[in-house]
Amino acid sequence: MEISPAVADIRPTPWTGRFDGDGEQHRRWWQVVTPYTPCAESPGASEAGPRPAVVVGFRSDEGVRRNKGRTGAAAAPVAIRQALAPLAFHLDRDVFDAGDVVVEDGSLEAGQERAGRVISALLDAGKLTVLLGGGHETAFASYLGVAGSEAMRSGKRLGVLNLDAHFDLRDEPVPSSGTPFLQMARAEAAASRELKYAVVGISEPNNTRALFDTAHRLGVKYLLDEDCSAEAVREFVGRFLDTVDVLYLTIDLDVLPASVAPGVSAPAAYGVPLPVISAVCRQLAASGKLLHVDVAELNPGFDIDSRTAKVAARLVNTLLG
Ligand SMILES: N=CN[C@@H](CCC(=O)O)C(=O)O
Ligand SMILES: [Mn+2]
Ligand SMILES: [Mn+2]
Repeated sequence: MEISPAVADIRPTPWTGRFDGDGEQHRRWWQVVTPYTPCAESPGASEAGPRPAVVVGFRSDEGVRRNKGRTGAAAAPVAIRQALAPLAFHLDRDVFDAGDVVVEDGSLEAGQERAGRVISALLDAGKLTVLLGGGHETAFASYLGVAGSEAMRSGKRLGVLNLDAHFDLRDEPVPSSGTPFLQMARAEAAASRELKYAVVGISEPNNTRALFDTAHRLGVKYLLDEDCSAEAVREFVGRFLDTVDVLYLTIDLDVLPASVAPGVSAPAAYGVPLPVISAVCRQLAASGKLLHVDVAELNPGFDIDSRTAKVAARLVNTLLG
């Protein structure tokens, strides 16, 4: 089968970090990640071990701007890579960087489509894809990529799990960071499917009655932030996993308490504790159902000591482990 090239708008730049030596025992992420070159690979090359992971950036502020939030998320892919680069590398898989898709002012939809095509091509080449947003409009780019992949064409049941204080089911005239999951629900309905959408960490005071009504109408499964004990979340995620063949995980960093993740557009007064979110990542990594991951809403301009970027990097590291 012909694999179309996965080419982002900006080629990856070399990763750098602390150097302790060339040996495997000294390895850090920056020493392992290499630029992704689709032409050099054959589709079946990775069948022996865990799927190689490919990181792609989605430099977008446009969704948060349209949603009247604090812009700055376009700088997040660079910040997350910088936080990942010096981490010790304990993973059992190859990791590549395919560069970034850049959303120019006003052209969100075109950027989402470009990113979607990159993700679809990588998924069809057998990769575990990691899209670094961007505001949560990143999620619709992810969805386009997943929906356009062979996994979906072959009839696999997709689940979308969102770790987020917000439903992001807004019904607006234009797409934004507040609308991606309603867009997905509509796209799935147009394809004669039903969106299986679950959210962990919903903050009741930060979602209107209208948003809860939309969630109930669409059959969305959710756990409120105040109900997110480790055990409750483990059961909730386990039940959701049982109903799907493949999972797309999206992490909106504002699911975490503001003290842990201050660098976001809408910091959470309550938030789900990091150990609980980390446990979800371990549970998903162990499930074997993870198809695609994205991390959204990091805003480096509001971060403190790169705290939020480091949490994002740590969760990505956990998910690939
Ligand atoms: N990505 C979306 N986020 C939230 C933002 C809420 C807020 O700014 O307070 C939403 O639209 O609901
Ligand atoms: Mn969100
Ligand atoms: Mn949110």
